[in-house]
Amino acid sequence: MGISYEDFLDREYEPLASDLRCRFSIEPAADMSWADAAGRVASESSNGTWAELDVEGSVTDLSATAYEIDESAGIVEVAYPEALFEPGSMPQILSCIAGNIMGMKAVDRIRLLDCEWPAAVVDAFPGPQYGSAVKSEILDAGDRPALATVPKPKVGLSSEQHAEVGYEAWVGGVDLLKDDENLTDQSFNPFEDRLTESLAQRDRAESETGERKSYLLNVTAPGGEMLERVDLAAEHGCEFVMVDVVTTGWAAVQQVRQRCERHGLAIHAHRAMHAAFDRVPSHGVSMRVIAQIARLCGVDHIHTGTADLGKLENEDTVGINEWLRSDRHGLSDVLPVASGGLHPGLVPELLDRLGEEIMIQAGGGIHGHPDGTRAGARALRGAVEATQDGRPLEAASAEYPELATAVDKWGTATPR
Ligand SMILES: O=C(COP(=O)(O)O)[C@H](O)[C@H](O)COP(=O)(O)O
Ligand SMILES: [Mg+2]
Repeated sequence: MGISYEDFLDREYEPLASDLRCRFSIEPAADMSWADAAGRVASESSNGTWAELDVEGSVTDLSATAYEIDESAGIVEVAYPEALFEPGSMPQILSCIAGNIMGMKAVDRIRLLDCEWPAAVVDAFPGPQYGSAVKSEILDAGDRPALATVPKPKVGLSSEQHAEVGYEAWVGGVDLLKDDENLTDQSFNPFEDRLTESLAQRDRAESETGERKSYLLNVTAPGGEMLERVDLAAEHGCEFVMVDVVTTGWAAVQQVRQRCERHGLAIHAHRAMHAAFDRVPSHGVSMRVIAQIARLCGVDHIHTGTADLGKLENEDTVGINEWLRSDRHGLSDVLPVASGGLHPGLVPELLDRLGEEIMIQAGGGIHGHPDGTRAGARALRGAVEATQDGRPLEAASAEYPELATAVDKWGTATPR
């Protein structure tokens, strides 16, 4: 029997519940019909090639099927048989559904917009250990958003300075100190020194405030080194590690997730470099899919943007956050993190757009406060408390003078 591109197209096909379904937007190349382009996408991402092949037996059972083509919307939907995938291997899945097809000449542009993950695929992944439960199981954030800060300048502070900034922020009212994405183990701020100094300041802040405080330690590193850093974090009494999940790669994230389970550590996912895949709207892999991958691999928090209130481009923060909370074959949810250019004046609108089941992370919006980090943290906490009490920020200025100062300085501006 011969198989060629046309065999990967069947508009009558009814996807099975066990199929992984992918929604692509495509722009066929000038010399390609929609059907030709769609067949090529399904073929190259499953088991076809450019040449017609003679095959025997059940090989075609593993072929994907392009079953939906909506030319006016520019959408193609492809169903992949579950047996095409190695259970629990995110790199293998991505080499199919977001692999060679991203560079095929048959399409000028192609973007993986969304996936419908079947139970059989999901069940082979661990998902998050805690998800949004970190707010009450690890922190004292309860019904309010968890609050985090990242010291600024993002690199350059010594370990001692970094920990001191953490102490000021914790005492001012944030729950979490977070390393920045490009702070790992540099000579000016060595990993282990930062770990021990920061945890000592965390303990001090906890005993002074009576609140649980925690530290998001960036363990990002090449393979084995990263696992050693996870072990060290656990030995020293961390509750979380942070991983730059895109630059690190999903295989490493899966390894970290396994190791973190051994230690009961939660994972904070920073998404630095995601925009290389998702910023150009017509091409790449959407942030929605990146967030789905992260949930399957088992991160507990992930940055999903600020619903356009912050300094960075965002793709549908509201829809992505809804997906992260939605029931997906029993996976735990993920706590979405709003970050990037946030400050106290933006809190009412942020909570209005995203709700309260989030983490708010502010760097410059805390440390840039005219009266320093502690005042900046008080202002952020005050903005959250006032908003949750239903009071406009101006009405809370007597109770939170630091908030009034922050609002005087930044108002409700979106920074650039
Ligand atoms: O350091 C920051 C924010 O600092 P600041 O509060 O000073 O802007 C984070 O790396 C960004 O949130 C990344 O963006 P995103 O969260 O969109 O991935
Ligand atoms: Mg950062």
